[in-house]
Amino acid sequence: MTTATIIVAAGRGKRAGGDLPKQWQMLTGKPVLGRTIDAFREQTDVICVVLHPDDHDIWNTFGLEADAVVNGGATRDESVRAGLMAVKDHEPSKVLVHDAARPLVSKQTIQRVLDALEEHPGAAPALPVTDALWRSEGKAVEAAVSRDHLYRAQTPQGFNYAQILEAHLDRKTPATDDVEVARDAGMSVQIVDGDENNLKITMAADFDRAAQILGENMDIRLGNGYDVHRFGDGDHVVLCGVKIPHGRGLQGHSDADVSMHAVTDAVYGALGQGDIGQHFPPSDPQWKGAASHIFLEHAVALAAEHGFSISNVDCTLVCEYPKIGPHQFKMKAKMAAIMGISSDRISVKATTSERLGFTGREEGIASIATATLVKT
Ligand SMILES: Nc1ccn([C@@H]2O[C@H](COP(=O)(O)OP(=O)(O)OP(=O)(O)O)[C@@H](O)[C@H]2O)c(=O)n1
Ligand SMILES: C[C@](O)(CO)[C@H](O)COP(=O)(O)O
Repeated sequence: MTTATIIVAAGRGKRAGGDLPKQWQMLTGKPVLGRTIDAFREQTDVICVVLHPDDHDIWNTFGLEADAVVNGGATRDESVRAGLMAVKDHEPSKVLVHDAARPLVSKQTIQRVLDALEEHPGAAPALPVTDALWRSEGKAVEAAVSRDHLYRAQTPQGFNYAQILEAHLDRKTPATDDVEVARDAGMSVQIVDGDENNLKITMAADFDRAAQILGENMDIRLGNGYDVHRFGDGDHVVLCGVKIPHGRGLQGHSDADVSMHAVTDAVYGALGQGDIGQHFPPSDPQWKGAASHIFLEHAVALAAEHGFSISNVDCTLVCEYPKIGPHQFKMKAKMAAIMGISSDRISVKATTSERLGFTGREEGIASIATATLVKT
């Protein structure tokens, strides 16, 4: 008995706004769609994600995974139909249809729908309307409307697969959701308890609400890192992975990328997992001259292993020269690529020490960094 889940993610999220459609925007360190997919992993056999044709690059960039990925259509109905067709070869007996825009769906809500499907051809979560309802064409209240027997519909909406496929293929007019399609085709649909937290991200403010809900269970870790490398002979330095021509080089066992080392130690620090020296001992010849991205990649992978994603990194270089400003953009991009986060979550800045101390005397470069890690 195979259960398939179709996650419709082909909308443009116009009401939510932002640089990217809402399903690609970050919600406490993870893209909305990634959270939605993860919510179904344990309770379904097949996950099919329905994407806008323009979104395959961003899907690949985030490295999200599903059993099937298919293009959607201009309306939600069309997208659902594409998903239903795409899972046909898996021969599911039940199918759940879920909005990508509802990333906070709980295991309990999913289970209530699945349990009801044992007895009914259709089942969906909903919440009774509790506020008073009014009708108005403008600002003046024209009539009170009874809230009796009214529900706010949510997803996942679950169905007998063969029946909802037929209902969707026969449908000639638009529908608000799949329950409407099912009902109009004569299928009975059982209401199960919805969940206030299973909100649909629709407007920009819904991101804050969703983040707040996630925040109730959030584990936030802060780490700091500090590193110093002395100048020696050479014609360049490597800072945040960027090679910068300079009259002298930084000395060290590895490539002496002092700022990447500080960031790496900040990540280890947030995890309570020691420092670079512990994971990559300087006494070990295999790390001689090593490119420092190896260390940072290790720290980021360790964070993922512990269930944390990197929320942001702030790194300061202390030096008179080289001047960092002209390279900041490239440095942020390089660090972002290594850490798998967007560059607006990374800050690289610099200060002189007013000619004071070892950095002021241009004997070396120091760097401090802070990293925030989040587990939800
Ligand atoms: N052609 C469409 C339209 C919507 N959806 C999906 O249906 C869900 C619910 O739709 P809605 O919240 O209305 O999303 P958008 O259509 O993206 O939002 P907007 O109307 O603000 O543009 C979303 O996960 C959305 O990606 C879809 O797959 N294909
Ligand atoms: C399916 C749905 O989520 C049920 O609440 C909703 O109808 C889809 O989104 P829209 O905002 O109504 O377009």
